[in-house]
Amino acid sequence: MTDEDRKISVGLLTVSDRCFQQLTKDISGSCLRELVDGGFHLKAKVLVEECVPDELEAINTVLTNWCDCLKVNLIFTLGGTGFSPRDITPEATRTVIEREAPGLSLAMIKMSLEITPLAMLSRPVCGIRKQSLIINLPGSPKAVKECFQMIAPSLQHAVDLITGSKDVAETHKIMQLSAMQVKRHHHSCQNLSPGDPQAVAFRPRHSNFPMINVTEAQDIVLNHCSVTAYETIDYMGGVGRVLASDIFSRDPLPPFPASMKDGYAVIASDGLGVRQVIGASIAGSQLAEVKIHSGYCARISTGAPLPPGADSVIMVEETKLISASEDGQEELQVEIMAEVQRGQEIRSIGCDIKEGDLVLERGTVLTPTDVGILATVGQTEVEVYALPIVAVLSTGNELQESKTDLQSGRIRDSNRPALLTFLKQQGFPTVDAGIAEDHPESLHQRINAAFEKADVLVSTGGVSMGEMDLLRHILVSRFNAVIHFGRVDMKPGKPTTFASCQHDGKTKLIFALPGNPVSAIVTCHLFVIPACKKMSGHGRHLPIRVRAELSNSIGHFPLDSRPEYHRVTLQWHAEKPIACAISTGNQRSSRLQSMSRANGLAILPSKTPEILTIPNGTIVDVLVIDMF
Ligand SMILES: Nc1nc2c(c(=O)[nH]1)N[C@H]1C(S)=C(S)[C@@H](COP(=O)(O)OP(=O)(O)OC[C@H]3O[C@@H](n4cnc5c(N)ncnc54)[C@H](O)[C@@H]3O)O[C@H]1N2
Ligand code: MOO
Ligand SMILES: [Mg+2]
Repeated sequence: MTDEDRKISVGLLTVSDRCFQQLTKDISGSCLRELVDGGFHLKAKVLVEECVPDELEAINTVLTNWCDCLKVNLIFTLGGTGFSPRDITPEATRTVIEREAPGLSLAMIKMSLEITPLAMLSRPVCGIRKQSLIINLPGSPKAVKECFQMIAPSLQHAVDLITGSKDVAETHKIMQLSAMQVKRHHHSCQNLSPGDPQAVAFRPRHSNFPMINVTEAQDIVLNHCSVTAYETIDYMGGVGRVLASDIFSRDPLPPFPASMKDGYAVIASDGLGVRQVIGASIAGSQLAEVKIHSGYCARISTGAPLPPGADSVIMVEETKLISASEDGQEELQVEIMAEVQRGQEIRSIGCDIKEGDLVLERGTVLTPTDVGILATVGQTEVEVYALPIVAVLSTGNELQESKTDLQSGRIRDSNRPALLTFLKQQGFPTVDAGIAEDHPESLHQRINAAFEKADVLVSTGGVSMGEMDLLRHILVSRFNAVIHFGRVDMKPGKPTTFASCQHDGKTKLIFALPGNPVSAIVTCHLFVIPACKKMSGHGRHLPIRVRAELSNSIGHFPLDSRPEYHRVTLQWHAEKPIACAISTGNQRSSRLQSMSRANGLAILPSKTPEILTIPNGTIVDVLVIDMF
């Protein structure tokens, strides 16, 4: 059985006359699908989706079919739970269920009442038919999200119990422990004593978040990123920015027929022999008045306009002086020593850039050369995609500012300086969000302040299994965030968490990275930078992959149970067709030196019972990173 098969099957039934008649879009349905797919507390996949009008018969038919024929584990109805005459979902649900589950309805109403008294007017019914659990959710996307997040932690266990796939006593124990953990986090983290039901002993002993692989995690991140705005900037600040509109040339280049060499402007058909020199065309000077007739020539410099009458240029090296003025200031006669082709050494008007040419396409990441092109065509202001503003927050009671002398039990915060400068180096505007203590109020206040100024929040620490790892809980409970993933199958970086929320009507993305310094930088490379690049209009987001030959001093690489992003220095040798990936040594996630000289992350497979190490010389994929 694959992980995919093991997932809970979910049915989403939207009950709405207006959606059914396609007078309005089913936003709640999409919102719930996203939550289910995001894996919040639930390994689930949406199996069926349907929309019916507010009709008892129609609702009954779909629910019965999903329970009895498709055997869907978990069915959510959306809408039709209010007081208006057409609201009939609870009544229809009652005709289908065999056993009512009022606890779920109560939990949703209780939580909703804390948000709005209008929750009194909601009548959700939840219950069980055969092996299916049916849950009535309200109709509005906001309420759907709130109710789902409230009950989601219990649903996996509920389905296990209904389907008999877990021992009942064991399941109850787990449910009780996770409920206590949620409750414990609602209180301040102080005054916990042994025997207290909110004490540390009752923390969960496994992570609720499904472990997803790096590619899946990157897909989820990139699917949540889009360009949001454009801005007009001065071209001199344009390097690294992505053009939001095409750039056309206003004039031809060169704007006049120009010489490509220093020499003489001549008439090709005059052939070899002596010419009278009758003036000069020097770059930057006004077009020469002189007209070149047969038997005459003019001195000309590279880039200067061709005088009228002449049709070619011959290099000074291919001529001989015949006579000059007495003071040597004027050449009077020269001899042409080589054959001249008509048009030779001349750039015709517009031969480099024609008037109206598309010189830079929308989507181009501007380089210094492109700034030169912009200058050439006189485009000194350009429309580019706006950059996301990224706030960087460190969390942890043990942290102190790097400038200060170490106090007992403390360490200096290295993540914030490293990530702030990394993001700046990559061209993104940053906000220093400081250090938050491992305390709900401190985290709330710092995160809130960061959201005021930034589009993206990058935090480090507080996302693993420790009793002080509160970050995800604060994001969900205080900011109504949706956690899209909370565990990634990678070393380093396992507890990497990605979430989003609405703040003052704007979407905020949150990367809650692990606290270990190397884990923070590696996951910044793999998730944060790609996201910021996509948000700023870049077409290519992920690090480039090359193949390289592994090498280290011990002759083999011990494999981990997770795929490892082993820090290496990539070297290219002229005699070898493939790059060499040299390990940076001990790969402990706290050892920043393993990252500081790395320009590549070699992707090592996870170990199997048969394969525990891979030898030097193995060729693997390496992600090219560039920190310096
Ligand atoms: N029981 C388990 N424990 C841990 C697991 C696990 O799966 N089960 N995962 C381990 C892994 S992997 C990682 S990575 C870390 C992640 O921990 P957190 O994200 O919760 O981070 P903290 O616990 O706050 O700190 C971890 C480590 O990093 C140091 N740190 C934190 N912030 C900074 C900073 N700004 N500058 C310098 N150093 C920092 C901190 O002092 C800790 O030593 O969890 C494992 N545990
Ligand atoms: O995944 Mo943690 O990031 O090994 O150190
Ligand atoms: Mg921790």
